[in-house]
Amino acid sequence: MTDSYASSRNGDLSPSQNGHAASSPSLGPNAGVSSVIRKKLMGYVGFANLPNQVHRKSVRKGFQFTAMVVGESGLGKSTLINTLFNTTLYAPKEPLPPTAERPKTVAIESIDADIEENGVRLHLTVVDTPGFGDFVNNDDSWRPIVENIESRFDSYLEQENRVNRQKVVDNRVHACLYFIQPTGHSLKQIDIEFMRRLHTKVNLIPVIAKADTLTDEEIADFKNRILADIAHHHIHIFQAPTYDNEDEETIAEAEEIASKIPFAVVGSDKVVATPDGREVRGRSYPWGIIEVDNEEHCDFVKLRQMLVRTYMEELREYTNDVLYENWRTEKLLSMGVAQDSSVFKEINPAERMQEDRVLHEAKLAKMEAEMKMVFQQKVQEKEAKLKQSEEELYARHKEMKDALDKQRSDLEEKKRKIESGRPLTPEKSNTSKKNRFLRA
Ligand SMILES: Nc1nc2c(ncn2[C@@H]2O[C@H](COP(=O)(O)OP(=O)(O)OP(=O)(O)O)[C@@H](O)[C@H]2O)c(=O)[nH]1
Repeated sequence: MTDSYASSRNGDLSPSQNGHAASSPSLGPNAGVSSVIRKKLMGYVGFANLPNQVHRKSVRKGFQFTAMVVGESGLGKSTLINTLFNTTLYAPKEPLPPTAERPKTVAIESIDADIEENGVRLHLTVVDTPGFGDFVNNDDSWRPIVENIESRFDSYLEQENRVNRQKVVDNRVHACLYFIQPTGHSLKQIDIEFMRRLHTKVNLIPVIAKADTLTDEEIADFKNRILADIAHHHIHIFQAPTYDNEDEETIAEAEEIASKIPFAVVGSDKVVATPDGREVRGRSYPWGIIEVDNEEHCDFVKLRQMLVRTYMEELREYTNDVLYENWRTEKLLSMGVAQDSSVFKEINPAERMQEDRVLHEAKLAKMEAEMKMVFQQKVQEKEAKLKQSEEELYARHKEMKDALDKQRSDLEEKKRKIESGRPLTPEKSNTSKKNRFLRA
């Protein structure tokens, strides 16, 4: 925290300290240049406590994580899960008697467990896939697994679409540990087919099972061949993400984890005593002890770091934001519901400016067109009014002219009659009688 924080911890932000000061008129030669305003806090606001709030809430609610394990039978899946979460999720198995009927398809089994470490609860679901790769024909071994992952997406989508979304249970698979047989050669067809079918639906984490059966050189060569196969088939495996603003230590840690993929692991939930008197989780051999938690011996620690300690939240986030979102879009499209992808599109500032400019120009053009339309409408109205009054004037003029014409023709008729000496109208003949009487 800065000195200013320490010196005025109980002080409130004064008006000139709350960010407005940066827009004062005396900004100097750079005034007008838009820049990010970086301000030092002059007092304690309280948002530094946000991580604690999240922590408290999360601890109260607990965490939920679903991991899937896939690999041929006997590759040490149950042992590794027990070792990873330091619990006996899977009890030791009795070998199947030779007469027992073998399952004919891949089964999907899940185990739930609530585990607690330092007061933090984790609700863990492990989805096991017994039978994978165990048949004469394993062409479709991936199919029930894809169907299971998709049905979990379906169930989440159905919950999202409910009116009451208060209690959405997230059963989606957040990570899939794919166990590769330690052949020392390269990936088998079944491995490639599985990863190709699954990599867009789940976070794939490939592990080389029972790495204690290979020498260090064999492991290094095997890893290179596996990575080459993965790249060749354009398979996307989960990578530890790094962010620009992270410190060097975190970036180095992410790089180290990434350098170990595919993790060469050894599993054991047994504690053995080392010759120097330590008690470790490991496997004891006539020539020595393989320690599970020793980074010199295997990549178990790095796998645990990726899956549990550092990137569990990233795995959940990637599942939700990318894998589920892509599946959901495809599903809705197949149902004829189109999604406005521009809402989710990330664009760079130059593209955004260009887009804003185009939108602004379109807005101006629309305004201009509207103004033109209103103007034309007004002119038309005025013209119609003028035409109407012109017609009225013309009609009045015609009326008056007709009246005058009639008056004139009447007068001319009178004049003609007077001049021709013809008796006038009866009224007028009375007058002439009167005149004659007066003359007499
Ligand atoms: N050498 C060696 N053996 C291991 C390792 N992990 C487990 N085993 C042994 O391999 C055998 C099978 O282990 P499981 O954990 O039951 O294997 P799984 O893959 O769960 O087997 P299924 O349930 O049949 O699919 C057991 O005897 C384990 O002790 C390992 O890292 N190295």
